[in-house]
Amino acid sequence: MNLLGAIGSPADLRDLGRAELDALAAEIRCSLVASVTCTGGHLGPSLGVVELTLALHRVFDSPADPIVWDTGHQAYVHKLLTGRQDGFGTLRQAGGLSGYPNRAESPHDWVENSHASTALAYADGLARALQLRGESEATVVAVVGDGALTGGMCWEGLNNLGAGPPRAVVVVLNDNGRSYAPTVGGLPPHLADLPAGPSLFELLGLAYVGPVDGHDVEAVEEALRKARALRSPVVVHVRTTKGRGYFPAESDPHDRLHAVPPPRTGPSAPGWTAQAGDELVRIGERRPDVVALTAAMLEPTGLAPFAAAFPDRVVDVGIAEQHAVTSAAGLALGGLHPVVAVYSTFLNRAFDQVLLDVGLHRLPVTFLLDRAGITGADGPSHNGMWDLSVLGIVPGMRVAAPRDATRLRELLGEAVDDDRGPTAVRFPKGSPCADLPAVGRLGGADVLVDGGSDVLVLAVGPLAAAAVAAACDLRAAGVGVTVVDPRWVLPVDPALATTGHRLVVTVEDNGLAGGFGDAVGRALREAGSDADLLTLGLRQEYVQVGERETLLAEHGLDAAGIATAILAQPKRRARAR
Ligand SMILES: Cc1ncc(C[n+]2csc(CCOP(=O)(O)OP(=O)(O)O)c2C)c(N)n1
Ligand SMILES: CC(=O)[C@@H](O)[C@H](O)COP(=O)(O)O
Ligand SMILES: [Mg+2]
Repeated sequence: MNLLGAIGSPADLRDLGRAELDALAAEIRCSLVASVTCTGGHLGPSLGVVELTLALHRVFDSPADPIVWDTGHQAYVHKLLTGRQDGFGTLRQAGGLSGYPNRAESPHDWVENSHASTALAYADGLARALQLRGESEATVVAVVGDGALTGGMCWEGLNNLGAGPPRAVVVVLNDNGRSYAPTVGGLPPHLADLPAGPSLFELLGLAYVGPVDGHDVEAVEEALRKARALRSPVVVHVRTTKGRGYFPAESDPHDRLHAVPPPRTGPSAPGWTAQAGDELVRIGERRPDVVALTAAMLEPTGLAPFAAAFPDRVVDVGIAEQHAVTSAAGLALGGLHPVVAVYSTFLNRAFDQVLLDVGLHRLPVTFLLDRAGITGADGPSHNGMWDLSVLGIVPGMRVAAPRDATRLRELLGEAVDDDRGPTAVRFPKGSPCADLPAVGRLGGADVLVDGGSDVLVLAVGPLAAAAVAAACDLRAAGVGVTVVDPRWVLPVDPALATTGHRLVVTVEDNGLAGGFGDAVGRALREAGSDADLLTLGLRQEYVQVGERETLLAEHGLDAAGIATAILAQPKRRARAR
């Protein structure tokens, strides 16, 4: 039976009976497993919301009733039911379907940002807009996970929804008890064993419906219809199982197949993350004052070995990066050296905490920034392309970018041993290239290729490999290029601004605005240098889905792009010496 193939839009769901809905749910699960195990993606989260999504699209009239998915990683069923079955095999590929809602794909999609805990704020604003526009018959629905609910923005949203004029907002709490790992904090016990009296949500002024078995489509529909009829903010508490209906997911001890990679083409070397986690254990052995913090991503950020070795010195704060950073500031005030392990893009959320809770106090906090640069398949909001710009304006902040595994271990140790103020070590997704040995030193930087005093290339982190390759190509073309790895990229080492080269080229997988290149330009001006400056980096745009290497090449950050950019530079008359 191909019930799913007959669903071209949510309207096709409305007349199905219970037996057909159960059969359709089974078909959807088979389709998800067959497709996502090939493309990669968030299989576990989407398997957990099959019945919930069917019920949502039967009870509400999307898009007239906006449905906002928090984080959006669990919206694959939503996509299958809103006209995107044909393209589903292109999920998370360049030019294909996004792994998150995407307004260019469908009017049923509203929020494209994959950062958690934003849905209630969006819903609050959307509901106010609909009300002010006189469209009060609509209902705004926000689907938020129990993990996302540990994020501060959700409580700001609940606080606002609980007050003010009644607005038709239905908050669907998808409670599967997990983020990657079991959700932490005081919230899960409250949700698990709701008091006979009012729930937290009712105390804040919202109505509460539930808890409901999230895999009983009729029960969920009944709860949603009851909530819709209230015409005021209400939380519908739905209990689901992450990975439901697929044994490898339901039984997965780590994260219920939260995100599965596309089939791997052969073994891969230990990645950046594993190398960083391994080195942190060595550091922890010699530094009992080192404590690690994660925002609900212990395993993805490589902290599991540290947690196993030092269970009392690792803290999971939930999806709460702002809390993580300022709690780390508290740990540092208390005489410890915290290491905050977070994906580069998620640190954006805690900028004020980095700048003023840590930086203003010159506290020795180390930020371990995984997924710096282009991540690729997760799309624009997941690329770590802003950390150099953001951290570069924090007085006293020092940022290191290792080019390979050996430098990662060295620089992480140097960062943790620096107690003068905050430090950060940034590295990309994937695996490091083979070690790139230095042939000399320049200030605190490593000289990788000594190609004379005409062109100097300053390459950030793993882009050093492309810079070295470009230098080799250019030497064959008769152009001498010296390649230097700054190691500590911010603040800029003054020795790099007074080398006397005619042309200084910076190469970074950060956005160009306010990045390393801009900092080098400032350093050259302050040093009175008359060198020409060529800054190569990611264009200041939202970089769409693609393979990391392809996207770097598209931004001119591969060997060919670097060489071409240097050859295109006008040759000034040789300066009279
Ligand atoms: C600000 C932010 N921090 C971290 C993440 C990484 N992340 C993506 S999904 C997820 C867990 C979400 O848990 P939950 O909201 O319960 O949804 P579920 O996967 O259980 O459906 C995390 C931590 C993120 N997307 N945004
Ligand atoms: C949705 C989300 O934010 C995470 O699950 C993210 O997709 C993980 O990215 P990696 O796969 O690079 O760990
Ligand atoms: Mg969850």
